[in-house]
Amino acid sequence: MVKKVHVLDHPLIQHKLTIIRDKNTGPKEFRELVDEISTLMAYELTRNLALQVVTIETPIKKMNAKKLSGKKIGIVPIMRAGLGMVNGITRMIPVAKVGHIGLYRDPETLKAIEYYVKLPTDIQGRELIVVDPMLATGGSASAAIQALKDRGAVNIKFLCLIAVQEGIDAIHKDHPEVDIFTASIDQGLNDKSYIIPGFGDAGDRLFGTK
Ligand SMILES: O=c1ccn([C@@H]2O[C@H](COP(=O)(O)O)[C@@H](O)[C@H]2O)c(=O)[nH]1
Ligand SMILES: O=P(O)(O)OP(=O)(O)O
Ligand SMILES: [Mg+2]
Repeated sequence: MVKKVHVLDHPLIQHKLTIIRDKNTGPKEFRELVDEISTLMAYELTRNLALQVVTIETPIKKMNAKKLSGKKIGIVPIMRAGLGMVNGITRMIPVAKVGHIGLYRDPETLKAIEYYVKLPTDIQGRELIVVDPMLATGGSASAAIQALKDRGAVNIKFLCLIAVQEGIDAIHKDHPEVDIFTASIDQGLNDKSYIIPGFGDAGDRLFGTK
């Protein structure tokens, strides 16, 4: 299977990403920009959504026009950091349902530890977008995707702001069919498996916890 990574290099996305990378950007601006970047990324990600032709009547005359063909979408943030991306996406796709997967990365083993799962009941029939700002070792994303598959999901995409090759390889090894969308592929991981240069701990920067 072809490895599917899409780098969303729209200038507005890249500009805003540069601002949130800056260590002097505080939580308020960080949150606002993650929200805006997520909206822009959702726009790019949904480029291939299926359309159907419907007949409507304008004030002038009847016409055949295009409408989304009722595709059911689900957004699944990996908590905590993925929460910062939800509103930006649902602004573009207001009918999307939102599921939540709570995972934290054990600081010693780096293993993703699951602490919460709450999903729409009909995930089997939905196109799911798993979101987390950072794809580092890939442990969290892979575990979240597996949690969805264990509950019957079949159509899954992964959206992040920054990825590294190691995380991309981990998803492709465990879930070769999953498309990955990112705004950047960074250099690598440091000795604590933080992304270099990245923007630090996404959860802490969003919620001001450090
Ligand atoms: O630079 C980083 C790296 C990771 N995170 C957080 O960890 C997980 C992803 O790490 P994996 O190793 O891919 O499991 C992600 O949920 C981030 O919240 C980070 O914030 N900054
Ligand atoms: O993946 P982590 O451990 O950084 O979790 P959180 O998003 O809660 O900071
Ligand atoms: Mg964190």
